[in-house]
Amino acid sequence: MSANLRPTGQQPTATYESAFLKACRREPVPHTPVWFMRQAGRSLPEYLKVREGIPMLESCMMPELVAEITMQPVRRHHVDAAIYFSDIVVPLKAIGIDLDIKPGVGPVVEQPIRSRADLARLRDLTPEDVWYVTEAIGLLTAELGSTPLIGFAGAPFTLASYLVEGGPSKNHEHTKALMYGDPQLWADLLDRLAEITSVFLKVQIEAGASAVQLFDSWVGALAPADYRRSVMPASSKVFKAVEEYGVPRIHFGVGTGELLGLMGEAGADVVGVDWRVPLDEAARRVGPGKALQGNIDPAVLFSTPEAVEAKAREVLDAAADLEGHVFNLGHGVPPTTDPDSLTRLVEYVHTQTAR
Ligand SMILES: Cc1c2[nH]c(c1CCC(=O)O)Cc1[nH]c(c(CCC(=O)O)c1C)Cc1[nH]c(c(CCC(=O)O)c1C)Cc1[nH]c(c(C)c1CCC(=O)O)C2
Repeated sequence: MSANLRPTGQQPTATYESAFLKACRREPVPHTPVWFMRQAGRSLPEYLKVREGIPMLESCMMPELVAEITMQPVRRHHVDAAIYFSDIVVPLKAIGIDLDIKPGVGPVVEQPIRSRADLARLRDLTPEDVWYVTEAIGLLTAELGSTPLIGFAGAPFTLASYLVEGGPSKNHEHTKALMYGDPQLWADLLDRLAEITSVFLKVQIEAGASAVQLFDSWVGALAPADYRRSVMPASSKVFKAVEEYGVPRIHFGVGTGELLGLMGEAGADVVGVDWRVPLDEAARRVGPGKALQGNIDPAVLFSTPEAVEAKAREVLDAAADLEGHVFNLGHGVPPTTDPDSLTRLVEYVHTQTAR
């Protein structure tokens, strides 16, 4: 452990006792905590205003701007947790990979990584490479008070998918070609990414993040046997690397109904569930000893307030017997969402579950 580690239990008591962290620890809560994946971003006019003229990746390296954008949804929606404003490709950019986030497209990598020689371009990440993260989180913990901050990173498979494909991909052909065709190179690539991701999460926890989420957004493209053999060792390594801090570790992917048990087994304390599997069924698949996070279909937000409430009610009913439940969407907030529908949803969940 490095010298500036904040030992477990040293975070402010009010943060430790927040509804969000209690639910993650499967303790009784005053109300079901709510936050939204991608809550900090394009659905908010105040976000678009402060981001005007600043490219996405540049904005991630500006501590004051990061702190402001992270705070915006907390102020507006009264969510129970903040998520650090950044992107999963930030640590890759920080070690010198030539990539950009193209508006409306996503991360694009200039020279994809497909050979042993390419792998050498993935050097170690140091805390100094991402100094702006430490600085921004310092600003945030001061402003957040008792509201916990969630740090995050992309999981090795999802990062590998962007690096190997060179950009977003529907079927992950190059990624799977490498995974099946050169298992040793694949294992080495995922191991490298696990190292980088572990450092990135440690930096965030040491700076003051009270929980972390590992996004394996695209791993639902794999069958369980392939996940277990070719992905789980690297994801487990990341969870193990941050275990000593004692902060809740959340794991999420889209279309991962068949992988939920394995994703818990990989080392998550909280398993994120998309909208395709009801939470009671998800609990059966994950097994005891884990909290669940989810899982209203983000598309429902475009419907009437009554329809949103009805769907939220369904989610809460399915969650009634869970050991711990963090309310969330089944994936990120769509950019064209009416922010008021999110504010109303937070209020609905809070009032329906107040104990
Ligand atoms: C796969 C993935 C990425 N990034 C992320 C994931 C995993 C989550 C998921 O499954 O959605 C994670 C992410 N990206 C962003 C956050 C910020 C915190 C939050 O509010 O959740 C988080 C947690 C900001 C962002 N990341 C991005 C934006 C939009 C860029 C902008 O506002 O200019 C934001 C706010 C860009 C981005 N970056 C990525 C994509 C697919 C896109 C969208 C491309 C587009 O449609 O424009 C890669």
